[in-house]
Amino acid sequence: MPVLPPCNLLPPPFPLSQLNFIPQHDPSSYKGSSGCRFLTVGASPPYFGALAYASAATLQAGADMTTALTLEDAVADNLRNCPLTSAETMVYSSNLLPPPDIPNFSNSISGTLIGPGLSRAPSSQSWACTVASSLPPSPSKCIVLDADALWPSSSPSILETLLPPRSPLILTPNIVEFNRLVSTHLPDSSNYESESDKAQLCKLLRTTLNVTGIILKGPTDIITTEHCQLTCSTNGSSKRCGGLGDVLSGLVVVFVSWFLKYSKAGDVSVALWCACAVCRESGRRAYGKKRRAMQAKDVIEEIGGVVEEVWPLFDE
Ligand SMILES: NC(=O)C1=CN([C@@H]2O[C@H](COP(=O)(O)OP(=O)(O)OC[C@H]3O[C@@H](n4cnc5c(N)ncnc54)[C@H](OP(=O)(O)O)[C@@H]3O)[C@@H](O)[C@H]2O)[C@@H](O)CC1
Ligand SMILES: Nc1ncnc2c1ncn2[C@@H]1O[C@H](COP(=O)(O)OP(=O)(O)OP(=O)(O)O)[C@@H](O)[C@H]1O
Repeated sequence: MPVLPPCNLLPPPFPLSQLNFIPQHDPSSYKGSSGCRFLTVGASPPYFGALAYASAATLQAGADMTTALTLEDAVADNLRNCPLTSAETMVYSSNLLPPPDIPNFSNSISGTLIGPGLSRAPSSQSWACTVASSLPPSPSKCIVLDADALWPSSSPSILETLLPPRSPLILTPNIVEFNRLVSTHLPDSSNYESESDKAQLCKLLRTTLNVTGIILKGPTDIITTEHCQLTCSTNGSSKRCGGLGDVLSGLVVVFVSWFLKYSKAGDVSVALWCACAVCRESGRRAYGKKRRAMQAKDVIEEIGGVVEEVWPLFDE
């Protein structure tokens, strides 16, 4: 076990040894071979920035390759021209990679994120349902649903398309999205007051949906899995700019995929906590430098440094 340098997110609320699920670089590996290839699905006008943030976060955390999939050619063009994603991200529209091709394509993918900037338009929702249902189920490949992928659209919703889950399924709602999930799936529990009620409701929602995990984002992130409930309230940025949830969702798909591939002990809540803590610590550093001018892209720039500090590479 390496000696970990001091960092704002250490020590974690679980044994330090459980942090040991992040791969080292192996000279014999080839691009994407170490569980470092991801698929991000979303982006509709005017929200293409959200998928750019999420995809860029995966790359900064350590992904070898990330492929962004959008419905429309025009949005794909926007993403290709976006400084955050151009060159590093392969961008497909549904014309270039239609759902019948997704099962083959997704064999090399370690995890999929659906939702950032997707929009709630029925055409986007039903396209994302088709994409979700064409992902081959696998116990080692996670699916993360965020933002508009949590919208209770006409039946079945994207979430309902994936139920009962045949792959590890993680939901990352903000408080508004969480309240919508509760009123849709737990209509008798919609009135809750305290933080502990909220934590109990997270447990009830996770059990009802039978998903692998839920992160309820907020001043304190509440992380709920089958065996564990953790909170993450390490210092973050005081500025609440748009796009921080997108950054978190990109980190979640990377950390959970690595956990499923490399972890030898512990619960997936460890991976969810790491994603939250890295997002907050990156926000704290970006805010320290940029103050009022901080944007999500500044947070993304800090991710690589935080990850290296906690999980240093042992280069020869
Ligand atoms: N650059 C981009 O492309 C970005 C694109 N994005 C994409 O935008 C899409 C819409 O996502 P969204 O979450 O902004 O939903 P939206 O319907 O506007 O919110 C509904 C209303 O809820 C409230 N509210 C929200 N959060 C709250 C909170 N924590 N606590 C309390 N209240 C809260 C608030 O109500 P208000 O305060 O205005 O009354 C708000 O107006 C989605 O696809 C997402 O991925 C974003 O990721 C950002 C960067
Ligand atoms: N009041 C807060 N104080 C500190 N951190 C917060 C606070 N609210 C949210 N966060 C953190 O900010 C990140 C994004 O959460 P937020 O609730 O803003 O997501 P979101 O609404 O989905 O974001 P987006 O703008 O991408 O749609 C999470 O890592 C969460 O831990």
